[in-house]
Amino acid sequence: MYRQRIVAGPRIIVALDFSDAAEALKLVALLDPRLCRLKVGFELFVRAGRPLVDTLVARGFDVFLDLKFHDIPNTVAAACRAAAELGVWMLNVHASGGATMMRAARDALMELDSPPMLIAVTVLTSMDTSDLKSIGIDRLAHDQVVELAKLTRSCGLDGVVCSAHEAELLRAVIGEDFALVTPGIRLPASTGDDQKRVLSPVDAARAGADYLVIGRPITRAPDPLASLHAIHESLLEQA
Ligand SMILES: O=C(O)c1cc(=O)[nH]c(=O)n1[C@@H]1O[C@H](COP(=O)(O)O)[C@@H](O)[C@H]1O
Repeated sequence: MYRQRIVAGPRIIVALDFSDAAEALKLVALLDPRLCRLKVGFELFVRAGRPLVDTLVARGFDVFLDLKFHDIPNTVAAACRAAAELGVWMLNVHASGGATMMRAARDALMELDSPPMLIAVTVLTSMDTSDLKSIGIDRLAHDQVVELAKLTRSCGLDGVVCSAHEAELLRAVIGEDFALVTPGIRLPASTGDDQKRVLSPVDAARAGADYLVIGRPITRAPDPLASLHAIHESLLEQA
């Protein structure tokens, strides 16, 4: 695919990690598609599925369907095709599923008239080098991220999910036409929760992240819209 980096439009992707559609839609009613895109992950999709995605798309939001597919190539390709039918803007797979799996996913989407962006998760932002060691990967987390990002690019995907800590290094190694999508974003005053490789929104953008996936710092803030606006403004000032 190798689309050009799409940085037009909002760079903030709000992670709708809610347990049901009503709760998610309560927050969405406050949001504006000109200010943010939305991410629907496992819990919400399992509970609310297609009707919710249809509603979000109908309200004009770009939806990142974050189901992190990781299975045999044929299964992943079919799942990507099915997900694309929902009219979502972005889909993801795990890069550790390997080259054959990623190419199968890409090929399935390339048959479509207007395919969603396809990106791959490198090393989860909740993991660090010691977590990698515990699953038999004896390498620094950022080296593993670079390796998987190079593999992802060579398979023709549009970008990767990584920590903003790796964004600068990845930009240097991978070049410009490759989207870097970074979760693990935390405001200077907030806690990391279960995230280990975190960075502030402005630092992430400075490091070269294209899209910032932000959940709890917005969704669990006392005033989510104010938090979104503050982050949005800080990114504009930095640009
Ligand atoms: O693929 C993702 O979106 C993802 C990858 C990753 O490495 N780390 C990560 O946190 N995420 C997602 O990004 C969101 C982060 O949420 P907060 O930690 O609440 O900001 C969650 O929905 C995660 O599922």
